[in-house]
Amino acid sequence: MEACEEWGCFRLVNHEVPLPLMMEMKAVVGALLDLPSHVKRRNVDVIAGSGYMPPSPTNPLYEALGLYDMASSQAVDDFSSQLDATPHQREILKRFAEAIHGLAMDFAQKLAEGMGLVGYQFKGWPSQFRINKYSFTPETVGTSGVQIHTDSGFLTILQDDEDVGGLEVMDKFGRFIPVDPLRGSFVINLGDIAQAWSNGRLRSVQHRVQCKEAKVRISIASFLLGPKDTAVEASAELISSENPRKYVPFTFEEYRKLRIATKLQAGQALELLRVKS
Ligand SMILES: O=C(O)CCC(=O)C(=O)O
Ligand SMILES: [Fe+2]
Repeated sequence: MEACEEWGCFRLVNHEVPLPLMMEMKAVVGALLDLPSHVKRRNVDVIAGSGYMPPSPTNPLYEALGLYDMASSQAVDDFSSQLDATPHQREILKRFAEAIHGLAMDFAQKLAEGMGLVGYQFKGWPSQFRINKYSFTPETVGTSGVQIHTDSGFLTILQDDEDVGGLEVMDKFGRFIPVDPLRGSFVINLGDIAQAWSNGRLRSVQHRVQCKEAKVRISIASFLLGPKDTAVEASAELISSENPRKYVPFTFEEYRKLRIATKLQAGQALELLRVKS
C-alpha cells in the first residue's frame, strides 16, 4: 500500500505465474509482431485504440498488437484467429491471459482490502492487453520509445523486457527513475482510474520508455480497465468532511473519450474531473 500511495508502482516478485509461461509468451508475441504488416492489420479495434498500432511518424520505432477483452476466451480466440496463430501459440495466449487476469483480480482485491473496503467486487471489469515492440537503432539511443503518460485504467501488469531496459517512472518530485529489468517479475502500475476510485490516495504513476541501446525491446502490458457500466467513484467509506470527494463520478468510457479528445495523456485529463472547491 505504501508503494501504491508513494509511487503508484512496484515490482512484483514471488507471484504464481510460471516463469516458463512468461518466457513462452514472450516468444509468441515476438513471433506475432514479426508477421507481415497485412496480417497484423487484421487485428482491428474493438474499442478505440485496442487493435494494431503500426509504426507512425511520431513513433516510427514502435508498434503494438492489442486484445480486448482478455478475460473473454472468445476474444482471445478471435485475436488468435486474426493472426493465424498456431495451436501452440493459441494455447500459450490462452494460458497467459487466464493467469494474468487472475493475478489482476487478486491484486485488485488486495488493494481494496488495503483501502479498508470490505467485500468490494471487481467482477466483470474488462481488461485489455497490448504487446509492444520497440525496434531501437543506434540512431535512436537517447530518444523516447513511448512518451510520458499515465495508464488510463485501474491497474497494469507489465511484463517488461527481461534484457532491454528503458522503462522510467516519475517520482513524487518529478524525477524520472529507471526501472531495471528483472527476469520473472512484473511491474505493477496504478492508473488514473485507481487514483479517482481511491479518492486520490493511490497514485497514477507517470512513466515513459527511453531507448537505451540499439536492440529490439518487447513488453506485454495487461490493463485492468474499470467498471463496465457503472460510474467510477470513491466508496462512501473513503469520504468524510476532512476528506471530501475529489473527483466527480464518471464512467470509464467517458474518461477514455476525454483522454482521446483532449490528447492529455499524462494524467491531466483526470484533473478536469476534479470537484471544484
Ligand atoms: O513497454 C513498456 O515497458 C511500457 C509500456 C507502457 O507503458 C504501456 O503500454 O502503457
Ligand atoms: Fe503505460
